[in-house]
Amino acid sequence: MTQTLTIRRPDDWHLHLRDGAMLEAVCGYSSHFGRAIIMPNLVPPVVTGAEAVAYRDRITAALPGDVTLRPLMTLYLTEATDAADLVAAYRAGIITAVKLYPAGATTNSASGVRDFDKVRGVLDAMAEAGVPLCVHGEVTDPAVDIFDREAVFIDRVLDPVRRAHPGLKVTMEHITTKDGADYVRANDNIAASITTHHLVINRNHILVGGIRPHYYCLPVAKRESHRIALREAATSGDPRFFLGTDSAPHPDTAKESACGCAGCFTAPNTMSILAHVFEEDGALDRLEGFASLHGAAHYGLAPNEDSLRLVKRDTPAAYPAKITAGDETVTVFDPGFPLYWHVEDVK
Ligand SMILES: NC(=O)N[C@@H](CC(=O)O)C(=O)O
Ligand SMILES: [Zn+2]
Ligand SMILES: [Zn+2]
Repeated sequence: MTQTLTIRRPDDWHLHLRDGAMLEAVCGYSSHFGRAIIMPNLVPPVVTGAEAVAYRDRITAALPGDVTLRPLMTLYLTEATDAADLVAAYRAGIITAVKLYPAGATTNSASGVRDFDKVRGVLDAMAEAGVPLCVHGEVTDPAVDIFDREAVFIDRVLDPVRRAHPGLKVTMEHITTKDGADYVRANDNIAASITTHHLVINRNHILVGGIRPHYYCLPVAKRESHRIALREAATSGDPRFFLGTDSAPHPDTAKESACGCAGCFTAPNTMSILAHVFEEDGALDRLEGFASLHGAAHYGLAPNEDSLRLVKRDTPAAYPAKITAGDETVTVFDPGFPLYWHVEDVK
């Protein structure tokens, strides 16, 4: 028995496409999305409007001819960011948002912000011009346990920054805790993206029966009660929660290492996993809101005009276990269950 679900074409509000051979290898796997907010944490990072234009052009050139994905660019906020350049890039339609990485919090965040007082002027200019701020919400204080870093960030950084700049529109990226979901529900001018993998794994998946580097990402998956809180938020129909896959490809050699880096590569099977998750929670009718409507509304954009069809079949959907990128391989996220929902593009 097949079952069909047709939704407005979804968007990915948090995606890493990288550059060079990795960009070439991965960008086609996001073809089912209409738009994607592209993260700027390249080495060196995308800091100026001109760099965003150049990166956008490299992405457009790398996309296979039949892929219509529209990259929405971001700038990487540093303590030296030029507010005038940033606002001009936003007004010119070059960028959709600005990304705040606390220095040292995650992959390629070394150029991020250490002293939040140094970016007050830029945040004021962003609030004034209506430029959305996307936040990687973790403190880097070595005294704070890694599983507490998101909750502590809310109290120590996010809430004070929002109070100092009440007009600033904020996306709390890839929330991993009930604390994050509750904070978003309790406040205005803030929404949260939720990844596919954080709806599926908890911290046991990373650590029980051996260390599984392909489940390691940042913020790190938390205990089961938090995963359930994220599932509730994502499937609730609340427009403050939307999809940002945080699909973050890394070469297997960098993941399967004595110091494995953070990131899960979910682009190839994200929509199949999400359909499975929403069906499991009796919320298939809310998948469209989460994946296709809420994020666009938060960013002040219209939903996509066209659709995506998901078909549940008796046989699992096929996806590669690994893909090749230049001389390297990249492991695709394994949800740990077969995926009966097939993505059938209706272009
Ligand atoms: N999420 C991750 O674990 N990694 C991301 C960075 C990020 O989004 O924090 C990456 O760039 O690899
Ligand atoms: Zn992040
Ligand atoms: Zn990310």
